[in-house]
Amino acid sequence: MAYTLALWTLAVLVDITAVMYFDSQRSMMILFVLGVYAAWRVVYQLVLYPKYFTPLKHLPMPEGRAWLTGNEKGFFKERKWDVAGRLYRTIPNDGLIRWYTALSHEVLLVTSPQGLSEVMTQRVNDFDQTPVAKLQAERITGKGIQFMNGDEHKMHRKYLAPIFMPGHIKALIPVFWSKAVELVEEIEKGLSPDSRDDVHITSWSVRVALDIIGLAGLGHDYDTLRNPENEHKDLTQLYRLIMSNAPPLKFRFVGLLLDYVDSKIIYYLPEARNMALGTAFEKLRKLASDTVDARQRDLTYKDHKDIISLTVRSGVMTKDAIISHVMTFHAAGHITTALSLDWTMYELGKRPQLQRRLREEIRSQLPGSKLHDVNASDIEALPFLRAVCNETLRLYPALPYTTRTAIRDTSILGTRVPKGTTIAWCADAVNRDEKLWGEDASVWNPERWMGDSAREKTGGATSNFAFLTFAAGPKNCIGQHWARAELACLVAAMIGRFEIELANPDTAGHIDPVTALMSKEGVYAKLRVVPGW
Ligand code: HEM
Repeated sequence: MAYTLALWTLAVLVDITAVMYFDSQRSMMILFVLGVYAAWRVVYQLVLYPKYFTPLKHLPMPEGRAWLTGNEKGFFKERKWDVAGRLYRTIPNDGLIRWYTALSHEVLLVTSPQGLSEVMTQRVNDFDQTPVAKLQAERITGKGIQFMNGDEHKMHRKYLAPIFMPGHIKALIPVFWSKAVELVEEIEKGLSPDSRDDVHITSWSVRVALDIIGLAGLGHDYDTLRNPENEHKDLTQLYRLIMSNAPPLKFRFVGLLLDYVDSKIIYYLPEARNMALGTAFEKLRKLASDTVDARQRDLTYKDHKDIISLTVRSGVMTKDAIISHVMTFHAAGHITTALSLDWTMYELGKRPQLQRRLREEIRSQLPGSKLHDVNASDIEALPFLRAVCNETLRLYPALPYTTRTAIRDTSILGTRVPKGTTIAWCADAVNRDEKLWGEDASVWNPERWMGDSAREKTGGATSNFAFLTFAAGPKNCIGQHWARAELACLVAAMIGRFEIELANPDTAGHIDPVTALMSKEGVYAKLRVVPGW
């Protein structure tokens, strides 16, 4: 990237010098040479490299690559994970597929468990976030842990680890549960007696997940469930702005040029949504900074086990690094879980019988008198609840497609992968692979997680790399046990209290064309309180 940028800068400088210092004939000559160079670069990138020069030439690839749109069906017509999923299912391969995105950008799709294991564990340090992913996420979180590598990454993970230990997650269950109870009580307040009003589940999911990350993760109750209009309403609105509305077409075209120019240029493009996002990120940073200040002023913070206390106590982190951790936990820890709650309500909202079965299990284990007093063993004793949550996490991975850039020459499955190669894996495709999950892999079926203890753990999948919702290896989701426990509490409270009927069954499943697996209009449901709990 830097090399390409340097070349272009040099070309422009030579160009200006030519016009300023040489007579017109020589200037024309220099301009002509530069024009030829630019044309050569374009022809090389779009035509010659993929056909003749790529070192990945021997790998299988789909038929019919177009120079401008690669193997996609037109510019921005398909989501990346849909293309990757299509190739995953249709191109015979031994673990690697080569394909081309718009402007013939080469991507190496890793498909086999062995290949995934190499990329996510054995050679994890040979790969880093891509410039585009950095551009999208670094703006939201600052330089959070997900952008760190090697020893730096290990050290930050070590300092954050105590909050994600099983013992601490167990201790957090009553906190998750208190917010789950608050959620159902607040929703119930808005239902008129005997009516079956449509409730926008998504806006509740986002708020409850944000409150939980604040209370359990940062030691600060944002209280957006009870007071959606309070001073923290900015937080939910800002994340909605970030997560919704795919960038307009012109902006996405500029994104395609990131192979040729420094990606940070995007920050400064005078485009309305881009400017709004820029302001949103500044506000998020300010809010995170205020949260850190407030926590540091609280003299009791030294006794707490929350992200701010842990990072401050480490004594080695700058305030900037702590703010980035806070922003990372805001972003990584609430939208993902909120989406999982949405999709669980979506699937259960279509299946009254399964809902009844789940409600019976919940009510038998958590009788009404215990509504305000639930602990980890209560939640652990609900196998069908666990199966329902696992199945949603499998079929709806919040981050369905992941890319990385090779930061040094390396190899995958014995194939040489040069520095700078973009590699990808598709959790959405792997999690639905019939070879790994059986013929009903694309069906939401919690039953696959029921039975003996092996099935409860694996869902019957035949590989450790069959379930990629939380990725794998040293850079997997540090919050996965937290997310599972939180989701279980929220689903238990919702289904325990309400009968849920999907209000927008034909459209709730339409996905927003952004990076997360998110319903475009959100999930709406008709809710009825089921008496007796
Ligand atoms: C259903 C909910 C969640 C899903 C599906 C999810 C998914 C993921 C995935 C796939 C990654 C790896 C990203 C990559 O390799 O590029 C990741 C990383 C991460 N997640 Fe989660 N996540 C969830 C919930 C949470 C929660 C609740 C927290 C915190 C409380 C959290 C914190 C993080 C952090 C800090 C990282 C970066 C880890 C590192 O680089 O070492 N996540 N998550």
